[in-house]
Amino acid sequence: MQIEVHGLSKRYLREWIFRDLTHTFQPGSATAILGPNGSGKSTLLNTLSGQLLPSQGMLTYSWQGKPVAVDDVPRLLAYCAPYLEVVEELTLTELLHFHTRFKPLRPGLTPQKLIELMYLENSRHKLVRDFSSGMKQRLKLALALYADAPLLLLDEPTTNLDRVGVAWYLEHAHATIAERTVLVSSNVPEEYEFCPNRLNVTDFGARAAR
Ligand SMILES: Nc1ncnc2c1ncn2[C@@H]1O[C@H](COP(=O)(O)OP(=O)(O)OP(=O)(O)O)[C@@H](O)[C@H]1O
Repeated sequence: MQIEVHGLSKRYLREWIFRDLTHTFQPGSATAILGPNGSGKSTLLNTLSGQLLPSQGMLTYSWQGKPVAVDDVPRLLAYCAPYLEVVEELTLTELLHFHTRFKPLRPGLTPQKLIELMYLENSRHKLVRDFSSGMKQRLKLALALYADAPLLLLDEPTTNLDRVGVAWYLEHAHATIAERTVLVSSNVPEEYEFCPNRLNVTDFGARAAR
């Protein structure tokens, strides 16, 4: 998906979080959104994906050469973030069947195969609420990485992952990013090492200009 951004600005009450971002996110590109805590990375991701209204500026989406209305972006979006939860009252198998009804997996991939890719075979009948924090993060990442969606947003993707989990994330990120528009919000270099493009929020952050 292509996202064209012109003069994008966001403020909460009287506080400008970022101002005047003009940029084009191309299909097949991976971009790291960088900046210290509180600089506006998550706010930018949520604004770019149409989930937050910008205070100023314009966003234009297109996919496969056709314009996409902002209301249709969620259908084309896969998003993993600490503030987005999965339904925890279901077992892993139940959750995958439920979730993939409205967010299908890549062609040819089944919930059973996804469980194997996550190495969670022994937990297929366990309630998600009883997963460890690292298991939950692996599940949330897998649902985003393996969704059939051209726009992939990852906010702090290695949250709660141990060394093995980080290696798993990098392997599966490499396997799934081709041809997608990928944005990774992060402060941890290893989690965005595969992103050739870098955008530092403080370069257009309102606070940096004060
Ligand atoms: N709903 C809101 N209302 C008011 N201010 C908000 C709201 N959401 C975020 N902010 C403010 O916007 C600023 C940027 O927050 P944001 O979460 O985007 O930063 P971040 O770079 O993602 O931070 P972190 O690295 O800590 O996750 C912060 O000052 C935060 O308090």
